[in-house]
Amino acid sequence: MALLRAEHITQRFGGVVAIDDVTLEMNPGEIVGIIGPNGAGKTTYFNVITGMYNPTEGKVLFHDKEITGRKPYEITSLGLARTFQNIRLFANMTVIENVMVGMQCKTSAGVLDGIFHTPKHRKEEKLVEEKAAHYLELTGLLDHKYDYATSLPYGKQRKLEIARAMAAEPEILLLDEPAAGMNGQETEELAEFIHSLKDMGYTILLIEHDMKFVMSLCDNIYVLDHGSLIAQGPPAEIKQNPRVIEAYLGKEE
Ligand SMILES: Nc1ncnc2c1ncn2[C@@H]1O[C@H](COP(=O)(O)OP(=O)(O)OP(=O)(O)O)[C@@H](O)[C@H]1O
Repeated sequence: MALLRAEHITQRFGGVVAIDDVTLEMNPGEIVGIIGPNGAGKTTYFNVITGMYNPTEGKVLFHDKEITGRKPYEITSLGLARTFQNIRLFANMTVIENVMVGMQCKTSAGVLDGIFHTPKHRKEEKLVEEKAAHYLELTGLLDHKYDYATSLPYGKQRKLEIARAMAAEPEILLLDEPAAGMNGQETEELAEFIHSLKDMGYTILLIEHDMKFVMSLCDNIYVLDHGSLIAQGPPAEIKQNPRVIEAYLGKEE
């Protein structure tokens, strides 16, 4: 049984067909990539899976249960957490506070507990902080925990977004262009880090333009072009697929 299956997804925006009948499947522990030229429909596909869009047609199944059209926060608490192409950190919060925000969907103390600082609230807050520190340690950001999030260099801000997504304790991490804006060394370190996430048991779906990065990391790749799926398979096959070379890789040379 696939862990995640998005079936026959079509997403129209007025006259624009952003995705045209695309099916994607992921098994536990896989790293799957979605690639394609600008405007191919990659982010829209992410938005459908994570509940930001209710698709025009098709359905999304997680553990064989339909989650199509559920609210983004519900989908996060079910076990799918994402990062964004345009970094979305809280600028006026510290690094650790940004990660603690990512754990909100896992806390049980209510608003009144928070207002009255009940023992339940204090205990939970301590636990949340400890866990947040754990995710910062995993992402190599612990030394920055009291820095403001936006004071970090760009590559570290991207890692902080991943730490925040991890804090939701998902089974699947969805990373939208995690290497965007990183230099060569940062990208290599990120690839190593994503490999280590796989070893920790995460299943990962990522969108990325950096071909070397995608090819070295992914078990399976889906190639979109103008909203249609033009190829799917392991990196070695995708590299040699003439339609992919024409639509995408050819333009990179
Ligand atoms: N909310 C929206 N309303 C109207 N059109 C949209 C919307 N979101 C995306 N589109 C259109 O859908 C198509 C696919 O866009 P999408 O952002 O998913 O592509 P992408 O592959 O992620 O591109 P990029 O690599 O540039 O991020 C584009 O033609 C885009 O203009």
